[in-house]
Amino acid sequence: MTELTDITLTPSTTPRCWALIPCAGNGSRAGAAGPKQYQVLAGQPMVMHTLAAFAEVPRIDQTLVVVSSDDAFFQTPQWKDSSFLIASCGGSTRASSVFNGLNALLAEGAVPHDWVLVHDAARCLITPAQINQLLDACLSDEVGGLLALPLPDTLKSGQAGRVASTLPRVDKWLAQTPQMFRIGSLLEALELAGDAVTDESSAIEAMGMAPKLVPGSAQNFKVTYPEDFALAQAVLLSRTPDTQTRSTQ
Ligand SMILES: Nc1ccn([C@@H]2O[C@H](COP(=O)(O)OP(=O)(O)OP(=O)(O)O)[C@@H](O)[C@H]2O)c(=O)n1
Ligand SMILES: C[C@](O)(CO)[C@H](O)COP(=O)(O)O
Repeated sequence: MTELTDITLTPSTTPRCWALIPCAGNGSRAGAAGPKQYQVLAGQPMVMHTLAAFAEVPRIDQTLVVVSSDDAFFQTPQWKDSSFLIASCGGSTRASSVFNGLNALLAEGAVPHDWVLVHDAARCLITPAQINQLLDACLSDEVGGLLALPLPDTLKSGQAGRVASTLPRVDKWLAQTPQMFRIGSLLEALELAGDAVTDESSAIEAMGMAPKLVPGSAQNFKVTYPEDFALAQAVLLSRTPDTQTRSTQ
């Protein structure tokens, strides 16, 4: 007969942590010649900086990158890399790319109880230290959570180019990624929420749950508009190998 202690100590019951990188967008607002995630910044395509940060976090068991079906970037000899998985199942929206990627993770051996950290390829300034902060805050949480930034500016609502009102900002946060949830819960939430949600947390919230807000960094911005490339590159160049090493400690 199996003792209760045998069950709780069985290593196979420990949830694994996967990273899922949606990388199937067009970057239409960025105005670049091709998808923004492949623009070279500080000597590397943007997504390679993103992947390097996750590779430095030992608690991440495996990383899966979701690309469009016609995307050959990771098949070229220069960028082929067996240290992460590629799934050519990108959808027409970010939510569908994530949903398809979650199913690809299950096909790779993930189980619904495992954690997944969903992170935009276009947030190439994420650091191992920030990923570790999210893991530390959420691994023992019932729901999971996300990196987010308390709103730093005064908040206005506008109408026809003029201020309609000034809104209270005391409880307002800017949602970032990674966003960390159980794979099974997130799949169910996205299936119910559909394509309209712009982040994973929205889908989980629609299920009646309250994800944890984990304070992030202003440097973890999403490259969205043309001027963001220069800013992201400047930050990357300011991180010497020495500061990179210290940020993981
Ligand atoms: N159908 C989509 C749309 C977006 N993404 C990914 O989701 C992240 C955040 O999306 P966003 O910044 O909106 O990227 P794009 O959709 O590429 O940009 P835009 O909205 O300006 O076209 C990016 O890493 C992007 O590659 C995705 O995997 N699949
Ligand atoms: C997930 C996200 O990065 C949170 O801020 C963001 O919502 C994705 O950007 P999109 O432009 O809405 O796809």
